[in-house]
Amino acid sequence: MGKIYCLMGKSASGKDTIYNRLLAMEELQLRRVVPYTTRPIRSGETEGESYFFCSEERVAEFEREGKIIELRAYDTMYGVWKYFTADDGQIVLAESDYLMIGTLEAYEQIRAYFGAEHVCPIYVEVDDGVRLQRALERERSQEQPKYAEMCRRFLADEQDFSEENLKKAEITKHFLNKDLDQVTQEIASYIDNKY
Ligand SMILES: Nc1ncnc2c1ncn2[C@@H]1O[C@H](COP(=O)(O)OP(=O)(O)OP(=O)(O)O)[C@@H](O)[C@H]1O
Ligand SMILES: Nc1nc2c(ncn2[C@@H]2O[C@H](COP(=O)(O)O)[C@@H](O)[C@H]2O)c(=O)[nH]1
Repeated sequence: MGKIYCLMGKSASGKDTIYNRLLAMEELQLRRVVPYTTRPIRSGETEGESYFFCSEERVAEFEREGKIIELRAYDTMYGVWKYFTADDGQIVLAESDYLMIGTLEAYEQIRAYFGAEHVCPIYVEVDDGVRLQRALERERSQEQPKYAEMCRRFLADEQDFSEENLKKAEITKHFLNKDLDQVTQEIASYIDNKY
């Protein structure tokens, strides 16, 4: 049976970047799990790549069908944005290993849904000052930078990824994203050894 590797970390810790690098490593044979969100698409994003962008009506439909594995709702500067993983046929553990990006909450719910033996956490961290700088540079490059939302996320992450919450989720291993090549290789070796 396959495993689901759940890549987690605070905002701008490098999850998307590392995720794409790991998926590109053919030897790992990882399949992506694309989550859904109701947040507006950002410039540079493509439908079905990082997310399936959907309406509130679509969320309600998934709910009626009992197909929501886990859902998070955040009261952002622009209203409530939902993020969720759906039982839409993407995950077949008998066939493959999977890589997904999540939060601590998502990881815990996915672990409860598929069983702890099938779900492996990969927690990425970066020094806060460096992370804020990377977040700001990324935001500046957007057509319409959302600085207030960036700050909200930075502060929310402090709570959501507190030492206490990491401990509660039994996450002890941290991968430091200082050098992208190095951290990607460390995670790839970790996955390759089938943790
Ligand atoms: N090791 C690194 N060195 C320099 N820049 C990096 C490194 N890792 C990631 N970055 C850059 O930092 C920014 C944030 O990375 P990325 O978007 O992958 O983070 P994320 O964790 O997916 O963020 P979010 O959760 O907010 O979407 C990007 O502009 C990315 O290119
Ligand atoms: N822990 C928190 N996670 C949040 C919050 N707002 C959004 N998110 C999560 O971040 C990722 C990436 O979001 P993106 O919009 O940058 O693609 C996603 O998984 C959300 O669940 C928050 O306030 N706290």
